[in-house]
Amino acid sequence: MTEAIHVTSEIGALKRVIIHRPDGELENLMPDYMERLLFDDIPYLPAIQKEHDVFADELRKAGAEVLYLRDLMIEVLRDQNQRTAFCKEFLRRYYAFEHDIFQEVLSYLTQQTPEGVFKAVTSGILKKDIRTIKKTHLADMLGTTYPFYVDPMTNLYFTRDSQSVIGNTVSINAMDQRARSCEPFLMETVFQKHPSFSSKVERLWMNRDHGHSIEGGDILVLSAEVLAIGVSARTSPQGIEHLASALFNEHPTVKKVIAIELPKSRAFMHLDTVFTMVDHDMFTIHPLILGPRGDINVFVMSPEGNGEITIKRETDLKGTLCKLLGVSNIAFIPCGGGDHITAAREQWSDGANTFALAPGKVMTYERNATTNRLLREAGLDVVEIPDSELSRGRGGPRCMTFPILRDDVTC
Ligand SMILES: NC(=[NH2+])NCCC[C@H](N)C(=O)O
Repeated sequence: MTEAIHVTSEIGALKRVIIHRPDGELENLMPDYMERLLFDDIPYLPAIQKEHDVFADELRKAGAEVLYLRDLMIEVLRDQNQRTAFCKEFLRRYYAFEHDIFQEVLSYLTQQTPEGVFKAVTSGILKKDIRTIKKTHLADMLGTTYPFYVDPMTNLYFTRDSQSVIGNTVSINAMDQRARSCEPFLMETVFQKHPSFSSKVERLWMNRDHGHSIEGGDILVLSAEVLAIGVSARTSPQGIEHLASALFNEHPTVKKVIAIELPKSRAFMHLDTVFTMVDHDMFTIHPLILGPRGDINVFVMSPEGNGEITIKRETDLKGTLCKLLGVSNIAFIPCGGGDHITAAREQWSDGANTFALAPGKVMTYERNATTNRLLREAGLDVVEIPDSELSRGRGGPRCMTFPILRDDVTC
């Protein structure tokens, strides 16, 4: 690997991407905890894995090197000292156990192989897995039925959200939901400890420390100089301002951050569920995020030069994008076309969550027939993937990809 990470657009030809093949974590989903684990249904594991393999093959066919989070983590965990340190820090950061339970869970974890540690922290550790723990605490005596000491990371196949590559730097994101809070620690470990990355990443931004959420599904790298970030159900205005000011002060290639205000709902949980870039001058959009006159609140943030930020409110998203991206016109392709039922149905299964493999070449879910037809009519090359099970987690091709290397775009 020469250049390990570099992303200056949403659309530059994809060269390297990190994904996660859904696995045992989904076998620990059960109806009682589905909502808490952010699922609407339980995918059938062999089928979702098959679909995910098709997705991975299409990424390779498009010329990308596909890295699996599991492999990268296991390579780090092969070193005994790293493994012990990882297990301790994982439990310390994310689980408020009583001292004796902490010790027992830690000893269970550290007895595992590298593969076993990855499996345990991602699929979860069941109370029944650790028989040595005596029931001496009030919570145990009350017979709580919650089955886990360590929760399954059911959303791990959405590798987009827990971190983002911006230029040659990485933002380790702060997740809004408890069910996803541990995910950034895995990528943080990879970037800090894996030999392919540890000395090659210019800067890691640790967003967890200031307590305001920001998630990768909301961060769109529109160009080397311009980011769009959704103010959404998952990403807070404070999180956006914090990242913008860190970038302006210490990564000055970024000149503008535009915050786009979204309705706070589960269907629109991230900006990329309603708005994605598919070419230099083309975006997929869910029409419902725009008001009757096509208006939406957009806040343009720029550095003042003295460490301060100026924020200007606009309501014309197209006009603002044309100005900032230096193009004369921008086309918005409406998810589901003009019909409001089709739009809502296709958006629910990620019709607007398009993933660009290269300028004008995108990957989508096959079920979103109307949106796919409109994308083709607009001249795009559309690669469709099967999604009967993948879409049950409420995320599409963009959510399932964490691009770390893309060619720069030249217009
Ligand atoms: N970038 C995205 N839109 N990710 C979608 C993640 C879906 C996941 N079930 C969650 O609720 O967090």
